[in-house]
Formats: sequence, structure tokens, C-alpha cells
Amino acid sequence: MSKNRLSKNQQRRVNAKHEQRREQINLADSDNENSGDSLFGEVQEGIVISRFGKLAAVEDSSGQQHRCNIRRTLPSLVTGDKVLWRASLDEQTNGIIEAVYDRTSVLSRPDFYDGVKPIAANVDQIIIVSAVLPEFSLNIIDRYLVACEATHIPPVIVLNKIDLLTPEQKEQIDKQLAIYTDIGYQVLCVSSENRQGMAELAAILKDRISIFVGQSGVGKSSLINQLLPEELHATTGAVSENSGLGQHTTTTARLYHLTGGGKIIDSPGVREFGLWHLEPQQVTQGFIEFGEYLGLCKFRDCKHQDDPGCALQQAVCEGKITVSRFDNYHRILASMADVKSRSNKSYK
Ligand SMILES: Nc1nc2c(ncn2[C@@H]2O[C@H](COP(=O)(O)OP(=O)(O)OP(=O)(O)O)[C@@H](O)[C@H]2O)c(=O)[nH]1
Ligand SMILES: [Zn+2]
Repeated sequence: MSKNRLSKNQQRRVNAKHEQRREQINLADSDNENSGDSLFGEVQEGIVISRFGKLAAVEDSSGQQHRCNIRRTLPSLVTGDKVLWRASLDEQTNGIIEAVYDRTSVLSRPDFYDGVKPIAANVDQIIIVSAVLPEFSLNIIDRYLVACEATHIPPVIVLNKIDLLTPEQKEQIDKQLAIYTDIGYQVLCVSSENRQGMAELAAILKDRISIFVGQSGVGKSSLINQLLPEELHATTGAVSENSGLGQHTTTTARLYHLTGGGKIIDSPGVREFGLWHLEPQQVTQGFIEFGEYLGLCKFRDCKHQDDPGCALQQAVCEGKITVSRFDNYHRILASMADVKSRSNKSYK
């Protein structure tokens, strides 16, 4: 376990402390007494839009943003966190974040210094963007799916640039994408160029917090630009400075409101989300259709390769698991073993 990860007990204690804090704030509020510092107004709910150092931009229920300090006792806050905060009565100074709600999900990435570091919270779905250009690759889609399954955040597969496809090519690709609808994933074909499928995409994003991931050049910025109000277009990819949180905000994740409703969290760090540091077992679990066969192999330590009595191999032979998914499973494991052995060599 990395030094920054809390054990289950520690996490329980932290949660209990926060719960207590939330209760105290609510109680103080309902008593109508000055609940804490008289420099601040009433406790209200908000959502962290972006975060920089000890400050956060918090959006209130009317959509207004406020610069806030963060109580030192709070755990690391990230974009998407739901918080209780108070505005400063004097409009010149910062508000203060008092408590944070438990996260429904968290997206993390490895950090050289801190171990695993959260980068976004309460994400409802991950939009995996793929396209025929630069390359349509089921292996890449499978890699993202495994990463999504490990976070327990549901993914949606979006194939962009369908304006580039001939009817024959489209038919071919539809066949390949059917692999994913068959195992229960939602798949959507769109073009940010001619806006085909964009209304359906907007409907999927409505009332949810989403992130877009995918290889460079598949059209994430183009799609996001289509979905954001015009005044925000220039800010995708490089996050704007308008929160006034300092000059380094360009690297921080930021939450945006979409024209058709819903929110996205975007930043280069969020988009690079991938198969960081997963254990082989998580890769296996990331292939959701394997689930019903796991535990049925003859040998408990079955590698699901040439092992006799392998239930997964059997399912592939019977056409219940697709060959391409099974091959990609082994390719992902092999590539991770490769990366691990290289990084062990360079850090030891
Ligand atoms: N024909 C076509 N081209 C598109 C479409 N969407 C995006 N493109 C083009 O694809 C190229 C890459 O698009 P971007 O939106 O920059 O891709 P990205 O995924 O944000 O790339 P990174 O920022 O590098 O991660 C640009 O030249 C776009 O004009 C589409 O639907 N059809
Ligand atoms: Zn097996």
C-alpha cells in the first residue's frame, strides 16, 4: 500500500470525523447561532470547479464562482468534490471550505512524489473517444475499458469522425463495435465535423459529470468545443485563467458546464487517464464478460493461455468470448509486465 493511501480503518475514522464536522456545522446553523467565525456567512453547498494549492474555486447553487480557502484538516480536495463552504461577508476576501462529502468515485493518477494522487471526484461516466483517424484500434478501446472498470465509473464508447467513412467501412466498423454492445457497453457513432450523433451524445452527457479520454487526435477537443458554450471554446485543452487562482492553473483539472446540460471535467492530466499501475487481477476483472467463467478453470493458478481445462479458452472456442477481446487481454498483460520490468530496472 502506498504511504499516502489510508487503510480502511483510517478512512473510516476520517469519514466519521467529516460526518461529525458536517453535523456540527448543520447544528450550529439550525441553532441560528454564529456557527464559528463571524466573518463568514451561512453554510452552503457547492462544487469544486478547480483547485490550486491551498485555494479552490467553488461554484454555488446559482452557478456563481467563489475563491475559497480550504480548512487545513480537510483531505486533498479535487475538481468535482461536493463541499460545504461559507462565503466571506467581506466580499474582498476568500470564502472557506468547511467540509467535504464522501466521493461517489475518484479518478487518480500516479505521482512520482506522492504515490497515487486524486485528480477528479464524483465523475459519473468516462467517454472513451475513438476514431478511424489516426487509427481505429480495438486494443486501445479495450485498454481504456479495463482502466474504467478498475475505477467503477461506467464508460461509454464514442466513435468520432464517421463523416470520413464510406458505407462499406462503416458496416465493417459497426460489426466490430457490436462486440461491445453485445457485452453491455453503450456505443455511439458521431462526427464533430457534420454534427451527426451530437444530439445523442448531448443526451448521454445531460445531468451527469463526464470526462473524455482517448488517444491524441481522435477529436476530444473538437467534440468538447461543440458541446460547450462558445465563450469557452478557446479554453479547452489549456485551462483558462479566469478563476484568478494563479498562473499555474493551466495544469489543474477544471469543471465546465455543457450547453445541453451536464458537466465535464477536463485537463490534459484527466485525458491521459490510462492503465496506470493495475494489478493483473484487475486487468482480468476489466474484461467484464470473463466474469462468469472465472473460477471455473481446472487449475486455480490458470494463466488462461495453453493451460489444460481453461474455462476462458473453452468459452472462446464456443464463441462466447470474442477472439479479439481474449487476444487483447493477453496483449495488455504482456505490455504491463514489460513496463514493470523496465521500470524496475531503471529505479532499482
Ligand atoms: N473529419 C473529421 N475530422 C475531425 C473530426 N473531429 C475532429 N477532427 C479533426 O481531427 C483533428 C484532431 O482533433 P482534436 O479535437 O484536436 O483531437 P484531440 O483528441 O483533442 O487531440 P489532443 O488534444 O492531441 O488529445 C483536428 O484536425 C480536427 O479538425 C470529425 O468529426 N471529422
Ligand atoms: Zn483459465
